[in-house]
Amino acid sequence: MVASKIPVLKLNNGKEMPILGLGTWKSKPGEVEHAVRDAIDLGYRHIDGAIAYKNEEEVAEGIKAKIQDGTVKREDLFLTTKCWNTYHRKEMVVKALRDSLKRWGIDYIDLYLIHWPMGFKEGDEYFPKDENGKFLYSDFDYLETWEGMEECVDLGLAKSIGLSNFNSQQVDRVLAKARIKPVVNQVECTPWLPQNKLLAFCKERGIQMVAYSPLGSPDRPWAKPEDPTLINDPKVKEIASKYGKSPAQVLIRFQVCSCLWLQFVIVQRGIATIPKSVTREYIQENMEVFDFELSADDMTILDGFDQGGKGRICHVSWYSDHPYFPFHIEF
Ligand SMILES: NC(=O)C1=CN([C@@H]2O[C@H](COP(=O)(O)OP(=O)(O)OC[C@H]3O[C@@H](n4cnc5c(N)ncnc54)[C@H](OP(=O)(O)O)[C@@H]3O)[C@@H](O)[C@H]2O)C=CC1
Ligand SMILES: CC(=O)C(C)=O
Repeated sequence: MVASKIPVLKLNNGKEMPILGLGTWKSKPGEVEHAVRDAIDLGYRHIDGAIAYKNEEEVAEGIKAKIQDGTVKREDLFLTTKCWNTYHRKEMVVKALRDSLKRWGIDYIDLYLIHWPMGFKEGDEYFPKDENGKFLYSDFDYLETWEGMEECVDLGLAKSIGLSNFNSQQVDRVLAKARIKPVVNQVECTPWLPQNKLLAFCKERGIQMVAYSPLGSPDRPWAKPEDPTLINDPKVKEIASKYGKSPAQVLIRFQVCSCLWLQFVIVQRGIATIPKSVTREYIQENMEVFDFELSADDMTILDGFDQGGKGRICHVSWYSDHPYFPFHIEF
């Protein structure tokens, strides 16, 4: 087995999670199997998937190939999937994971997340709408969904459970009720939206933050040609060239290992992150971030990128009338 050079983080339940993983949203079925194989060959052990990405079978093909050829064993891998918004009823949470595990061809997932706090109308349609194009919601409270998540652990279907896209008040509501504590909150995080307050809040509660869209999600479906792109930002490019690194490597390093002032002390961000790529060269480049250090001056420049909520790319404002929409408050 090839040993991985990617550091691991200890979660609040004692389990370990590699700080860097491969994202798979928008990775097309024809491409993602190869991407997963390449990633595992290169040393990735953490793969971030979701039921809603509709490519779990193909992700699983890549994993199976690497287990079959002896590169890794199942237990070397840290696999994540996410309970979609149409499965928020307690019983559906367990059923959705069982169905997902069948698609992955495995008997447990390492990390199961509630994808969003908002529940959608149950049914086969992942984005249900009425005849006027209005999104159809369910009124299941995510606290009920959390009970289903806990049952997944009880049943041995999930080793760890966590949240995604939860704001601080929603995290605290779950914590007040939880029998099993969430290990992570997976949220968008970039220099444009560095999430410093949510990071401090999660650190205080022993919840690991995971940064999604760390490169600014240039291939997001709603990107407009005139939108600025983080990896093409001249300041990011200038910093990268100083270190002989790429803009993507600077943005990833910013998450996993850079310092910031939090409540008057300097701390390591130490945020796990899951850049997506289907390009072998990028997949390799994105893991070569543990051999350089961003200087305090360069961190000051990157700190200047903070736009608060305006910097959010995955704003999903089309659901902003949902009672559990998470982005109406500062963090
Ligand atoms: N919990 C949630 O609600 C969400 C979770 N996520 C998770 O986070 C992952 C990452 O976020 P995502 O939004 O996909 O976007 P990213 O910020 O990871 O950007 C992905 C894009 O960047 C390109 N890219 C990757 N590496 C490089 C590089 N070294 N140089 C130049 N371009 C590069 C990719 O190209 P290419 O693929 O063509 O190689 C792709 O177009 C998702 O895939 C998903 O797993 C994302 C959004 C929401
Ligand atoms: C990519 C993703 O996970 C979304 C938009 O929910």
